[in-house]
Amino acid sequence: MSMISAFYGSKSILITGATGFLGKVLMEKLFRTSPDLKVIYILVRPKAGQTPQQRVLQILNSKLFEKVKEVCPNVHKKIRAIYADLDQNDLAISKEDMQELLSYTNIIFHCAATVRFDDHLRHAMQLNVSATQQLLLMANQMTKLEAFVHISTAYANCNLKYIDEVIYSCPVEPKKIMDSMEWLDDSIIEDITPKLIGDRPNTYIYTKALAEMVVQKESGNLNMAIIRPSIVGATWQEPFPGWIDNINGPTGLIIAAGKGFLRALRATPMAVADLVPVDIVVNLTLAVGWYTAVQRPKSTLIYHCTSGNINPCNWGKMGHKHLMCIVPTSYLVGVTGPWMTKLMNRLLRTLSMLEYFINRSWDWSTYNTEMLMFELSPEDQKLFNFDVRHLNWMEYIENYVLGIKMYLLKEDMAKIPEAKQHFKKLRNIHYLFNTALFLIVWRLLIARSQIARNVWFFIVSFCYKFLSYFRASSTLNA
Ligand SMILES: CCCCCCCCCCCCCCCCCC(=O)SCCNC(=O)CCNC(=O)[C@H](O)C(C)(C)COP(=O)(O)OP(=O)(O)OC[C@H]1O[C@@H](n2cnc3c(N)ncnc32)[C@H](O)[C@@H]1OP(=O)(O)O
Ligand SMILES: NC(=O)C1=CN([C@@H]2O[C@H](COP(=O)(O)OP(=O)(O)OC[C@H]3O[C@@H](n4cnc5c(N)ncnc54)[C@H](OP(=O)(O)O)[C@@H]3O)[C@@H](O)[C@H]2O)C=CC1
Repeated sequence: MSMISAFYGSKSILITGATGFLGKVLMEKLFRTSPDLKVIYILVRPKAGQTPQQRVLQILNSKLFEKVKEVCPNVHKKIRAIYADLDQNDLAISKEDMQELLSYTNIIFHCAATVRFDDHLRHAMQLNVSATQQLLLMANQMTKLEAFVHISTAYANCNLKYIDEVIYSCPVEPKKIMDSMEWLDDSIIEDITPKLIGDRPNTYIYTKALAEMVVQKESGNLNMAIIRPSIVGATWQEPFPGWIDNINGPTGLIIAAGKGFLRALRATPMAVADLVPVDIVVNLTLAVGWYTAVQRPKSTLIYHCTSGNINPCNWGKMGHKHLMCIVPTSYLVGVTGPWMTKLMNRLLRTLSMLEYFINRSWDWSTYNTEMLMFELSPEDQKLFNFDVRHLNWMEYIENYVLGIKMYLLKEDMAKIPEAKQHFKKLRNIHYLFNTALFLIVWRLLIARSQIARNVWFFIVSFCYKFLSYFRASSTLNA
């Protein structure tokens, strides 16, 4: 019997950000591996005209939850959507709901955040820092709480080259910044933002670093843990390969490349593309929740969830031909005029924001993550696998691209062979054109320049000598 599954089996679990990319996969895995858990409370706001309950129903009816319904047919009764808005100082939770949360919650997974790189500092502070502080305040009043797992990002300290599993301080205390947000107006905040974020690239990264400082300061006697994933991508294996439903991180660029909008990228090909599949992040998160509650480490442990130091993939490999050939170009047929301009501007803006991450490499230590791997029973090592050593990147990326097409763009998979054929044809034309162009330019150069002629004769005589030597040595061997 899996110790981790059994642990969650009797628990009341609170998840923030459960309607997001990571949160959904976390809920799915919890229900699939611990179908007899008591309840999952999720803090949800209404969105796009849907009530929190309607949003939950939509998630449960999605492809992602198909397997869950087989093992946990009453899953809808085990999710309790609690109206909340993390943009409000008190999180806008009703008194009754708050009472229920304070009385019954056993484990908290705090995933909610604004992940936009260009968010206004005021909003990023509210959601990523103040809401985290508010949640910690709540957690400190929860009588049955066993563990609080906070999701941060491996890039919180990307101003450093080597990053350890410790909390690094920012020059200005989070409390001072939170206080100043109350009286500074938006334009002054915009003016001081570059000074405050210093050598971090954007408000998202900066506020995630501040949130860690808040966790360190305000966790009191809680059993606390922080997980720092790098770039979270589509599922590797569970519940099925390639599942993805948002355009963050590399996904938007993969689509742009597949559609033919993105032909070149200013990236360092050898820089490490530190991607981690979302199911790996979720498995580590659940293992950390279990370990933190059961072993109660004396201090807050930080776990890096990265791939670069054990199974590196680089951006050169990532941009391999798979990306270009699988997603057909039909998606944007009919896109013309201002729509296209808007799209291209957005793409350029996105590229400028992501460039920072594709031209650098970082070195994250993973001592705690490795330690945890050894603490798991052999059964849990399989069921909650977070070892990326066996991940085959080419296979993963191919499934990722297919997943984008299937689950995100909801395109017709039957057209793939046709699209591949079309891509092959285009590629051959491209090679043919380049070869012809090279020959013409070279011919012109030889006709006009003595140096080019000398180089040409040197190459020809070198090849001739090489072939003669090769032929002679193979005759001798025979
Ligand atoms: C050759 C190929 C090779 C590939 C190589 C790829 C290399 C990639 C490198 C990636 C590096 C990433 C590094 C990340 C490191 C930090 C780690 C984290 O924690 S990261 C944490 C993760 N954080 C990030 O990755 C954040 C990065 N992204 C951002 O910050 C912003 O998107 C932005 C500032 C880049 C653009 O902003 P802006 O120009 O305002 O554009 P909007 O955002 O508003 O959206 C545009 C349109 O898309 C629509 N839409 C949106 N969502 C969805 C959806 N789910 N479904 C469907 N559609 C969706 C939306 O409705 C809108 O359409 P419309 O309504 O106008 O019609
Ligand atoms: N994706 C990645 O590559 C990485 C992510 N992370 C971290 O993982 C965590 C989850 O990220 P991810 O799932 O990708 O992000 P998503 O943007 O997909 O999800 C964010 C979640 O936060 C919720 N949220 C945002 N604003 C509010 C609000 N005002 N009130 C209530 N809920 C709100 C969203 O709810 P709603 O649906 O209502 O908008 C959503 O459920 C974040 O903490 C992020 O920093 C770390 C490293 C990499």
